[in-house]
Amino acid sequence: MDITFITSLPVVSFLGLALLAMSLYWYKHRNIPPGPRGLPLLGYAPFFGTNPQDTLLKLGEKYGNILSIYMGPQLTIVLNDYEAIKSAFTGQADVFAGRAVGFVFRFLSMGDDGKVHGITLAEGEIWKTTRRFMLQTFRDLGMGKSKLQDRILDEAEYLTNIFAKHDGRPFNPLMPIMCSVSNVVCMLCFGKRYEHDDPEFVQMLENVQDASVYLSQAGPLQSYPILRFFPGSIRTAWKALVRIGENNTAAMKANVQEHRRSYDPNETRDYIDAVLHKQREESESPAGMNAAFHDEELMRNLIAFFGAGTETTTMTMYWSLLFMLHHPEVQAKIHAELDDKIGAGKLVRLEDRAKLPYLEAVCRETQRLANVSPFGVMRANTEETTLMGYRIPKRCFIMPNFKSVNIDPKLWTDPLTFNPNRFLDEQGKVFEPAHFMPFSIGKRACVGEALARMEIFLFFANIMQRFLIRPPRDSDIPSTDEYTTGISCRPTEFKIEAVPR
Ligand code: HEM
Repeated sequence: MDITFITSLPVVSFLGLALLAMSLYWYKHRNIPPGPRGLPLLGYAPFFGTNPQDTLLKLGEKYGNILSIYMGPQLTIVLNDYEAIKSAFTGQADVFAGRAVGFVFRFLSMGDDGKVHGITLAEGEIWKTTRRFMLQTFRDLGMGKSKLQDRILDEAEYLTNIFAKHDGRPFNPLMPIMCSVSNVVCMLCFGKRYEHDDPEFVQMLENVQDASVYLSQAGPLQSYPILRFFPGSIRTAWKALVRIGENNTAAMKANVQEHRRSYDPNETRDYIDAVLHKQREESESPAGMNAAFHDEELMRNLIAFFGAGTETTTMTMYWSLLFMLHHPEVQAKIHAELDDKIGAGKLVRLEDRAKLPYLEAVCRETQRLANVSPFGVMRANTEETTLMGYRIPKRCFIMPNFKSVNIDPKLWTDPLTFNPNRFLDEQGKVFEPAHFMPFSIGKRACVGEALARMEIFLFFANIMQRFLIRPPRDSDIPSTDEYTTGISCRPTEFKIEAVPR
């Protein structure tokens, strides 16, 4: 046999394989959105930094309003402006209504039966039934209406009394706000409010905060679960998340059991009762119980409400006070409006909303500039499609960068300036442009929006009604450009002085 042929065989085979790999790569990536390649195996994830929303904004300058990156082996499409998000989430609402399920989220949503449960990651019929039921139940329990407001007002009063106890001395308002906000969700979901120093409650809230941090540290595990076996920070984050998951499940199980013991078919105290009614009703039907109402679903949904309802609304409130420290002129206008339209010493109620357009505008401007939920919950496209002229292969992770909308100079004049007037029309009435979307848009937009809006208004208005919020005289306050992003975007912690008015 010809010796040259034998020696060249491996070379030819290698070239053939390389050509095949390149063809496959080209075929898989044909006409997908442009983007940086990142590192082999790791993709672009190592370059995200502490605030990925800003990193992605910079990438947008080079690659445009829709780009692709790899997070580990996972192809991810970043929607980096209003047009891109709108085209996907409302233009092709069904296709983009899937959820991105990485390893860590799958683990945290796993029931005792080893299957994924809960609205956050659900798709298809279970998701549709759960969502419909949730929105209806929240409406029945008073979400978005005045029925729930007395409970929120009780919490607001409790919170402002804590502020008052500091007697104008500096304190960090984060934990008191978190306890009060969380109590609203707890009352709605399991009919229970906790004292702010209740050790069980404190532990649950620590879990919420830790989860936000650990989830971002555990990011690489989403793509490479094997990393949890290697010593280091990723393993530490994993262990913490396992513990948090167990604690959450145990707490929710106890709540459901307690409701079963005190169950009254003629009373709907909260979300758990509403599901127990449904379970009873459906177990008597010939078709049997819809899977959307099984205990495992209930448990995961309670955990989702507790986490999502606590962290995001708390952070919005915390940011609102930081903005007040930086903008005394805005606070003076709020106080003038309250004094003129409500009068000293009175609780501010939902019915007062129309009389307080400036305060309402401040709530919206806070949400716009705080970007509390910069990516929401990542979506997935359930089938291959074309978006903005690019091919999007089936089941990509879809990452909307809401900050790209919130500070787009094409949409907002002078977008980095805190200016509540942008939410007022010529008659001085509150005006929300379609591109204001702190709760996202489309079929999977936040189910807690009505509740969150109620809370933000009532808590903020009643804090402003009772206090002047000012920076402590002996310490600096952080700039609004100092923040870190986990599940939510948190400002650097700060203290305030709450001076009674
Ligand atoms: C200021 C407060 C809040 C903000 C900024 C916020 C924001 C968001 C965003 C951006 C999403 C992702 C939507 C999407 O995929 O397009 C979401 C989903 C969700 N939120 Fe909220 N949220 C807030 C409060 C709440 C509250 C109070 C609750 C419940 C009590 C809640 C429960 C949920 C749930 C269950 C989902 C998943 C919905 C689904 O997958 O169908 N959120 N939220």
